[in-house]
Amino acid sequence: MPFLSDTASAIKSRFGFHDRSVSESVPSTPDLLKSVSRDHNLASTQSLVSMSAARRIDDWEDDDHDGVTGSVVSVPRHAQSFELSEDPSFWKEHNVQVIIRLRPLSSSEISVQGHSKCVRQESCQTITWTGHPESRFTFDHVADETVSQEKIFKVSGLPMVDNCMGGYNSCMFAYGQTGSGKTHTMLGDIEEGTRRHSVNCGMTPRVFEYLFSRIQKEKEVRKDEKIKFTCKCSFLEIYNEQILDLLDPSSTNLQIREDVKKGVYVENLKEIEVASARDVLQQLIQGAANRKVAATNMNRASSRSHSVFTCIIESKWESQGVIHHRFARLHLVDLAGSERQKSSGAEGERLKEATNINKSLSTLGLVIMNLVSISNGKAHHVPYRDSKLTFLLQDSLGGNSKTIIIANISPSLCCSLETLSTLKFAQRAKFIKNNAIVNEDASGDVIVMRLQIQQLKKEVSRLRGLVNGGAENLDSDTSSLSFLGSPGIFKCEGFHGSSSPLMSENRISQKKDYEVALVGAFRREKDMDIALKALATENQAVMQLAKQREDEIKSLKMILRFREAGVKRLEAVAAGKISAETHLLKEKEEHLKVIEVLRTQVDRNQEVTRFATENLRLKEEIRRLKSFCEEGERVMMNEQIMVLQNKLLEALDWKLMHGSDSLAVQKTSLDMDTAVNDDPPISSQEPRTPCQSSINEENEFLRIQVIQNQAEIDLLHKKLEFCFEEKERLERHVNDLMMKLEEERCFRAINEKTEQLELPLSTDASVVDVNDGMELKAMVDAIAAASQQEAEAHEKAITLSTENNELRLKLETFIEANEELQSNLKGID
Ligand SMILES: Nc1ncnc2c1ncn2[C@@H]1O[C@H](COP(=O)(O)OP(=O)(O)OP(=O)(O)O)[C@@H](O)[C@H]1O
Repeated sequence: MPFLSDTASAIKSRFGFHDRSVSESVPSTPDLLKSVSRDHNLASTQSLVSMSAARRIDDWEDDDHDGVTGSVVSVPRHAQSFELSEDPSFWKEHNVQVIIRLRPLSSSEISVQGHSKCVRQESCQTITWTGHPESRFTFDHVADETVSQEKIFKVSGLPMVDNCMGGYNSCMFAYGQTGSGKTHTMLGDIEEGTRRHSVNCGMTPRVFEYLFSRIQKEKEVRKDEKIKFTCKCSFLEIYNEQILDLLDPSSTNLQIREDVKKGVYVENLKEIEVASARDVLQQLIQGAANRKVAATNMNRASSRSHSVFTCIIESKWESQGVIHHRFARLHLVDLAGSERQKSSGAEGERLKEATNINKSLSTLGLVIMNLVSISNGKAHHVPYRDSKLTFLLQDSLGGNSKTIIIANISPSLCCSLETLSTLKFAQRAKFIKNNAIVNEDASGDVIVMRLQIQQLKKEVSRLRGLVNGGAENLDSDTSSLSFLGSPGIFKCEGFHGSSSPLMSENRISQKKDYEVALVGAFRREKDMDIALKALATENQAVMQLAKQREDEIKSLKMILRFREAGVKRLEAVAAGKISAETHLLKEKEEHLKVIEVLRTQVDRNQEVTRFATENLRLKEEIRRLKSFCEEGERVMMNEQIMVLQNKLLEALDWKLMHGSDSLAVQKTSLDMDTAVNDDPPISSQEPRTPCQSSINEENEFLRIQVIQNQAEIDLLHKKLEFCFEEKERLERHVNDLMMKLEEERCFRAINEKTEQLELPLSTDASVVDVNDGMELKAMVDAIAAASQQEAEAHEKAITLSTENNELRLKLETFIEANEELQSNLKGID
């Protein structure tokens, strides 16, 4: 049952293909080659409708251009077929693969244009567009029309499934203009129910056939790990920027959501669990039927919508007690035709349709262009959200995915420009850089972790030996190292054999792998050790507590027993069975025992107190350490500040020294300049050289210094004046005091003389004596105070004059420095 919509069939017949079997309509390459000579005559007589100039038969023979600008014709005279080679190591280092697939010419194209093509394949990776100017393109693979569906699958589909099984998200796009072979590549002919593929069976059925065969094998090989797989499929179509569920056509206009856990997903999209390739085919056919129904209702063709078939593959297994969970998302995308939609004349639905197709494909182109810019180090916003297609597939474009782009092209001359545009698109896509990672989780319990630690320890010592010992430690060419908790198995290639640069590169990258693994293993081991120690301490504490509780219960039981015995004894005493003395003796005995028990409890309480004290001591220790740390930091910072200050001073000194040097140098060079040529000096408007600007800076610095010095000198002047004034004031004061003292002395001498004369005459001599004595005492005191003041004033005057001298000296130094600086400045100006 061919998987083609009616409209698509119409397009195919327009291009001269028959739906049933392409092998019938398109001759195989040998046939094609054989028919070339036959068609030459035909071609020579036919005018090429879409071309500006017709070619003569000689042109076919020469495989030349006919000289007419813009015409693109080539003849596969020595048509060569290039074998596609599978490269299993490709995906180890790459996350994006671009393949060009060339479809054969259709019979109608041949009948109109003969075997002329717009492209020429150069190798299995290179293709040349033979238009004007000729353009050469290189891709990961170029598949010509002879490459079978199976080969294409082996080159791209098979490793893609392997990647999915390894936990990598994968995506395959088919891009190209309508009728270029996208659906043929992605689906081809699917026949439900048959076990074997037909020759034209496309990628999707082959992918799922292989996927389920791999799942089966894994299940068999990893029986012990109880591996389980779950596969869920969904199928959607994006038409007019609306998402339609092809497995449930009642759900239209579905919305794309983003979630931290799920990533990007379509809300309410039906997901069906599938267990075999046949289940998948059923879903594909049902989806295709729904597409067909919708197409008739909405009057559209497959080339106007994008279809996305998604399968989520989840696996769970247990290894050494750890549960592993791995998942991968596989997208198979058949894009709408990339040809420019002719909106001219289109209106209503058609216009909307054309705009939306253009929108999603142009956004796709823009996304790719921006991703290329990003990979070139130019930061750009990637407009994923500008179209449903790019939003949904954002992981596949520059994200966590391994992506294959199959760019389908038509060799027909009438499709020349579209082919060139597809080649350019594919060329850009080659530069996309994805970042695919294995989607895997692992979880387990403590005992298992403990086991893991032991094993990791062994692994670590083995790896240590490997890294240190190198090749000698390896006894076989290839050995596998499995790291628990790590996604897979590290394959270690042997160190024997030839040592090509590639080998040494591999070795380096292997060594890096080991180092990374070792670091990881060490880290995990350390974490586990810490966790284990914490658990052990906790365990010990809990056990101790339990024992304590047990002891407490025991002693309480004992006390209870004593109480009961005491009660019984008292009853016996009351009944007269035993004497009160006996009871009291017994009671005393029991009391002693209880005291003993309580003492142990108190002792235990003492233990608690000891713990509390210990706790306090530790707290104090922490506080001390903290403050020590903080203080230490402060000391360190102070030291740093001092160092910086010293450095600053050194720098300033250096600047001052070199400032004068550079000024001298500049002056000399300026003198020399004026001596050699009488050019006017450089004006301030002229651009300054770095040297000049540094001299100017120095100048400015010196000018500021001069200003500062001047200010300091002024201050010192003022201080000096003040000192002079003070000195004068004090001198005046001293003179006054001296005068007073002199007066006092005179007065005293006069008084003494008068006393000697008047003493015998006075009758109230005793009264006069007393008064005079008091006055004299007061005068002596005043004289003593005056001399004291005089001495102080002298001292102050001496200090001030010393200070004055010092200031004068300082001032002189400053004046000298100032004069020197000013003369320097004048020299610069
Ligand atoms: N490599 C090929 N070998 C043989 N036949 C091919 C090849 N590629 C395409 N064809 C044939 O070309 C015709 C058009 O191809 P197909 O329908 O896959 O184009 P398409 O790009 O999907 O177009 P549309 O975008 O309109 O859906 C089909 O009949 C298909 O069988």
